Amino acid sequence: MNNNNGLATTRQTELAREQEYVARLYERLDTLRDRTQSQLKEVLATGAVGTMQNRSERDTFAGMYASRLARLWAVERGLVFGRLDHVEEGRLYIGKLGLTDDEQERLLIDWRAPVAQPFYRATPAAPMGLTRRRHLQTKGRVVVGVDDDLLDLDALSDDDRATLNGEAALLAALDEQRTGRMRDIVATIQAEQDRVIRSDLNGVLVVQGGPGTGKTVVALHRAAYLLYTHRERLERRGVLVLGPNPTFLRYIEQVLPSLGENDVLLSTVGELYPGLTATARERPEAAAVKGDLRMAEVIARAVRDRQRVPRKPIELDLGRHALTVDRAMLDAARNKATRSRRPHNQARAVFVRSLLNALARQAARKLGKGLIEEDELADLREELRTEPAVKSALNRLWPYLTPQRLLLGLYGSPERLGYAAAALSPEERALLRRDGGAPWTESDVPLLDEAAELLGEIDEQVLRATALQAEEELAAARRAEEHEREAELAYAREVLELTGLSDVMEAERLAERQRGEGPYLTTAERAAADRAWAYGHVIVDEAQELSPMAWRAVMRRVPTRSMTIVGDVAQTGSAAGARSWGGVLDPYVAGRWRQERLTVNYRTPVELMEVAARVLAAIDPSLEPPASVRETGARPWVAPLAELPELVKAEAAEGGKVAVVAPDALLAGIGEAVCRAVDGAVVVAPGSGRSGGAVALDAPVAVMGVAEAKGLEFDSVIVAEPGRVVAQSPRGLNDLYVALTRATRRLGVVHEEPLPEPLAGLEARGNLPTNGL
Ligand SMILES: Nc1ncnc2c1ncn2[C@@H]1O[C@H](COP(=O)(O)OP(=O)(O)OP(=O)(O)O)[C@@H](O)[C@H]1O
Repeated sequence: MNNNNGLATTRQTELAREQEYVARLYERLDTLRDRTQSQLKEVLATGAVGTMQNRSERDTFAGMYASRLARLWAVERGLVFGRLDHVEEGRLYIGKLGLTDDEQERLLIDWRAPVAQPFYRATPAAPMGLTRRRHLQTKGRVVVGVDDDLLDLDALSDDDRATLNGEAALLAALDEQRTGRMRDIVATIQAEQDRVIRSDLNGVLVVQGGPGTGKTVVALHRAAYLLYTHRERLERRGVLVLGPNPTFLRYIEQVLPSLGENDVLLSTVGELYPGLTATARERPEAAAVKGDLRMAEVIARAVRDRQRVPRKPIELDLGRHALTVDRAMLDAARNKATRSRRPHNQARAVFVRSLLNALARQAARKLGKGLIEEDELADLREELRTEPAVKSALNRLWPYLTPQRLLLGLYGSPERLGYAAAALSPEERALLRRDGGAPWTESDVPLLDEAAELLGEIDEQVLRATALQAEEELAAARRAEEHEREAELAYAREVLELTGLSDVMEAERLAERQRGEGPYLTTAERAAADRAWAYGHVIVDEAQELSPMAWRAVMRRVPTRSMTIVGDVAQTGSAAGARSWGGVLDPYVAGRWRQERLTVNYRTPVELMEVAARVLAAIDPSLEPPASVRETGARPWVAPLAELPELVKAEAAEGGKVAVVAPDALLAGIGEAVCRAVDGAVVVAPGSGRSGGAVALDAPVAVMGVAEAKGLEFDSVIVAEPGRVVAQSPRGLNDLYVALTRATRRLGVVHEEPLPEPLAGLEARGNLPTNGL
């Protein structure tokens, strides 16, 4: 008893001591914020006067101060979370960023700095120069907990030995109720994760790990680490994070800003092509064809198809006389253009010039002139160029093409498909057919990107002049812009309020910057608008979902092949997705990629993972499920589908976030039933975009398909009609595995149709103690 009292007193003393230090750190943070804010105000107060150079310098400084300020505000929560007692370096406090006092004395070490590494890696067997590692838990600016890991027992007193160890900090973090948004894990990164985070920038790193092993969160911390360690290189070239769907991007979007990194571009493959957002869902069979590598040749042939020489000569009626475009002239012009090795739209100039020269010579002959001088030929050529009959023939023979128009023309015409996709079977060709009004899908984006490579840019002026359709596209884009301007303004206001910048920067200006027009364009914004941007590093999450064609589009954006690829081949849902990492990467970096494995599941409790493991064994008996770190005592249950609304209500009453994962065909019906029963429930329709995703993440209950649930997690998950989930696609068992591993606490299954074999042993909900909750 006495001993316990003694420990409590030690603990109180320690808490008070730490509180004193932590208060000092926050005081320093406040000072730096005030200072930076004044600097920013001062720079902005100079107004938009002076030379262009003055103005651009002012803008650069303003941008720098604004992002520094945003960084200082971002670290408010959990500013400091650790302390190292180092034999040589003394006491070092570890936090979200580095702080020094005015004498350059270090007060706080950035978690990414090399000296902070022992915080994540030291063990009693290899203490890395530490006697003790201390975890600090804070609420706001108050220290509420202190847990120690004793690394060199001999060097520590009895009191020290009696304090909690580091597992407590991790387990406390894992047990927190989910908020609908992913949080940073700087305070509790585990050693195997730290190895991934701090792995070298160069080359391709694959992180393979089962569900819940922290692949996503680790990849995001790696982005923050790389930006800190290679700031100059990566800030200039930018970092791209690719995720599986817009809801997922919403889910993870706060992690990097909370680590003080605001300049990373988050995107899906469907958003990779500037100017369009493709969210429509493709049928699995069509996605498999569009993702197949043979499509590269199909697109190349589709372009060549537009350069084909007609069999019969073309007669041009020019009023005064007629000219004939014959096959020999066309072959010569086409060969010249092809030999120029320029993309289609740029090669057009070579084709046109060659053809016009030939026509000019023919015209000269017809006018009775024999050999003509070069300047006379040039005059004739220019005259012909403006003739409507000539113009229209040129447009048919070698049209300017946008990737959109090329693809629409291809999908819409059996003849064009017959030529370009000759290597595909008639059934496969039929899957590519699509009418002009249908929306673009995510599988179209890599094909548009491929086409853009082969076609090259078109001068905007030419676009407007030559195509009525282009005019219409522009008009539609303008209307969309008006719409977006409103949304951006609202978003900008929110950001300014959050960052405390609202009094020094107007929302309109920030919105302009978001849109990419103003002088403060960040690297991520410039990169997003530029299809040909080469990133400094690319992180691909849920990478198993990418098709071979999508990989081509991704690889184009990282010529240096500095990449982190995270995923799980056992969770592949897409029909065009990966079966092995070698299959994906060998075409690009054969023998030059490295792999790390994550083996511990931080999300799914043991009881739930047992069920998921049975599904995994059915996918492939040789696959190992990750080991769960928690037990909750809540066993998964099964119940009739008809009870779903009541069950969802009961789950929602437990608190936290609830998801119902349903087969696509039943989504609407099940969604309606759930929404009727539970206030605030929402359905995440495929293609609902980022704002739809945000609504779903904030709702207490969300109903969605497996593709939307990918990468997300919820306190409680109910999987509806798992048999249908399995049957709805060739990788149905993988989809079921994904659905079953989304829960952090509770899992249920509802059905009417027969259950898939691996779920046969589930206990009925009513039979479970305390209803399984
Ligand atoms: N070291 C850690 N400390 C605290 N929480 C952690 C840690 N590692 C992972 N987690 C948590 O575990 C959960 C799962 O992480 P994450 O979503 O990154 O896993 P994943 O491997 O990407 O899963 P999946 O493949 O199923 O999408 C998240 O809530 C994450 O915050």
